[in-house]
Amino acid sequence: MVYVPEIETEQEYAVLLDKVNVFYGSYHAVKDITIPIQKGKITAFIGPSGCGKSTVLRAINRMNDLVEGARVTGDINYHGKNLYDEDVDPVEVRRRIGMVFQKPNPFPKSIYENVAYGPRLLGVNKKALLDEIVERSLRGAALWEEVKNDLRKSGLALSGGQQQRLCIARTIAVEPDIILMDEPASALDPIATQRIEQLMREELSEYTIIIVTHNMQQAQRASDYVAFFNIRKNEDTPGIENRWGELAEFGETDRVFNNPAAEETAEYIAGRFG
Ligand SMILES: Nc1ncnc2c1ncn2[C@@H]1O[C@H](COP(=O)(O)OP(=O)(O)OP(=O)(O)O)[C@@H](O)[C@H]1O
Repeated sequence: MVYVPEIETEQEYAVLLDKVNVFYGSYHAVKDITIPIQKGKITAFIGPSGCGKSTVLRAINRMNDLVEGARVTGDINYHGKNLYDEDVDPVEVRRRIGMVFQKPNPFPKSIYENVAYGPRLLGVNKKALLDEIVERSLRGAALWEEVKNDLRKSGLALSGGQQQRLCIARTIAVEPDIILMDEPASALDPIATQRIEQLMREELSEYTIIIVTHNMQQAQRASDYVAFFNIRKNEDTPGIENRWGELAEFGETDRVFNNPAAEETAEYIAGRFG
């Protein structure tokens, strides 16, 4: 059974995925994904390895454009516009829909320059304004107090958890309205993980966040909505191309975890596969 969320056209979504398909060359990796991403809320993408969570996440800010042979069909509606329309600038899409990766990836530059980099590219040159943006972004990423006296230190000299918060500061410095996070805490220890989850709930509470996670406790603690993806197989055709990802269930986190509509969701969250 595939769960198809009901879409109320009156409601304003941060982004509305409507029958989204992603191909890598001839391989149809994910099929007909429909998810209404709620504004100002945290949505977790969960599901077994290879079901297409990262593929769909990357489709939302056109990161798949950078993957050779990748192609997206369907509608990813953002402010009334399909992000894949010809007149949409992918660079502008990535400014408005920022991304934080699994492995913290600060630039080999100072803490200050890591955060100032994006605003500078957008033409902000005045030092006073850059200083203000750097401070605001570092505060927004719950890092300011730890680094305010060391802004000239290399971003690479920070701990893994601090580096990830620096990457979050870098993302919010260009004022996106959606933040995509691809397993942002999977390389971090439990305390650093807890800080990221707390940050999502507190400093970043105004943002729409989509997080890919393998950690069921994290999805349950940190998200408002859950999209559970699963792998479908066509047993008649041999080879990798007979497997693809589909959305199995979407809904409020408490409801999905406590009263899943699909048997496969119940099995996955109980740890019976994946
Ligand atoms: N660049 C690529 N080229 C070809 N196939 C790809 C590429 N990236 C992903 N795939 C395939 O697309 C499918 C979905 O992969 P994806 O990484 O999105 O899944 P996932 O659910 O995020 O997995 P994981 O939890 O292991 O990160 C898989 O079959 C994968 O092998």
